[in-house]
Amino acid sequence: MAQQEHPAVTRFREYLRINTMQPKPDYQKCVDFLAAQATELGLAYKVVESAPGILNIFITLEGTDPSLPSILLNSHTDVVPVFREKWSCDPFEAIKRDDGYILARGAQDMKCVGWSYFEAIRALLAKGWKPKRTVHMSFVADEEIGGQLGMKLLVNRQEFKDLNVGFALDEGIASEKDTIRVFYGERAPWWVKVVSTGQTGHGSQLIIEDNATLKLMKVINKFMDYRADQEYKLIHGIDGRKVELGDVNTINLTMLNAGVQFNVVPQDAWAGFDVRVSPRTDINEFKNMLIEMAESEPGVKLEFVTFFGSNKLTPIDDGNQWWETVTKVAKQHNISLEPEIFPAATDSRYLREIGIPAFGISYLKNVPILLHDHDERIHEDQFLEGIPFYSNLIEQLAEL
Ligand SMILES: CSCC[C@H](NC=O)C(=O)O
Ligand SMILES: [Zn+2]
Ligand SMILES: [Zn+2]
Repeated sequence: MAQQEHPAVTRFREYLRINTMQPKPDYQKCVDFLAAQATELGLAYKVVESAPGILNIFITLEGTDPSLPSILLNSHTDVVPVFREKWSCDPFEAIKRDDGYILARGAQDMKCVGWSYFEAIRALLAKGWKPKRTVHMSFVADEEIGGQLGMKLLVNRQEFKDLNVGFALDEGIASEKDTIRVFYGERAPWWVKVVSTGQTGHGSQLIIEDNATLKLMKVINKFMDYRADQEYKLIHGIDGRKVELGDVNTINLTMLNAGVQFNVVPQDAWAGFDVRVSPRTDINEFKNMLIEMAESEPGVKLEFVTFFGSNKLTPIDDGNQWWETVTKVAKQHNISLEPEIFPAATDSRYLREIGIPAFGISYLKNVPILLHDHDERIHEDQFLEGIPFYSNLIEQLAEL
């Protein structure tokens, strides 16, 4: 006879079945589900609409000393689109294969984390636990497209200020090794457009002086030289020290546009870049360097489509109580931690920007990294293994 499924896994799969895929996430269904689950646990909640139709929910377990800054367990509810034909199953059915893997969009990024918080709180409540600090779970919208209508607005809302957050947990990335990665900072994400204008004319002519595409290509080449230099550092290390992606800056050419007809020299040309700036780099110096590289060409302008001007790190030295607690709990669970800088962007950057210390941890080890990938999955045993880790962590963080 087939073994009965653990009820935590059943609930997790229910959460995975809610289609919160960008660009049309069903936020209503999502917050209704979370509100019902909160009510079942006797927890108070507040739904906050950060922008029209952008629904977020805060779920609260009040501490015995509510005057202390609280612990925030943050997760985002939206997920990225899928290439349906590349999946072996419906990404919103959350099927469980015979080998125990649950396949769904959001299985790793990051409904597993949000749901682990929920099950951890459930387990703590079941043993009659009352935290000293208030613990909030925030399930927020819009992260996958930059959080401009989600966390960016939320942190300025009175409802958020009322949470009085002192420390936050958020998402990490899976590890292919037997380690849990802890992200204590991230690179500032910029989307940059370089726009070049010049002289138009007949495509048969050699317009040399003021040629929009030629000038754009010069800028692209300068950017690519910088990119190559960073790539070298990533491969060979800096001053004999091994570095990770989060320690270097990256520039990727992600968009290119010019031209109206084959025999017309374009008057305008532009290129779009995804730029990530490491906290190891002075953000203003880097910004000026990019502008200088682009705008030293006449008629070329650099525009920021998105700009984030801060990449604060959460301290991980001895004496930092949050870090000490994370390391202590990891030891108790025989887990080795790898502190790192997040190569991409999460909502944690909005928290760190306003001075809230935050760590990004997803309890996913010895697994392929499948965020944003086809057949995203997590093994049910691994999901279950994470719950006592999170409950122990939450319990000890809330006692500080
Ligand atoms: C400019 S904000 C972009 C946020 C996005 N976050 C997840 O993938 C990222 O590309 O890192
Ligand atoms: Zn995510
Ligand atoms: Zn993501």
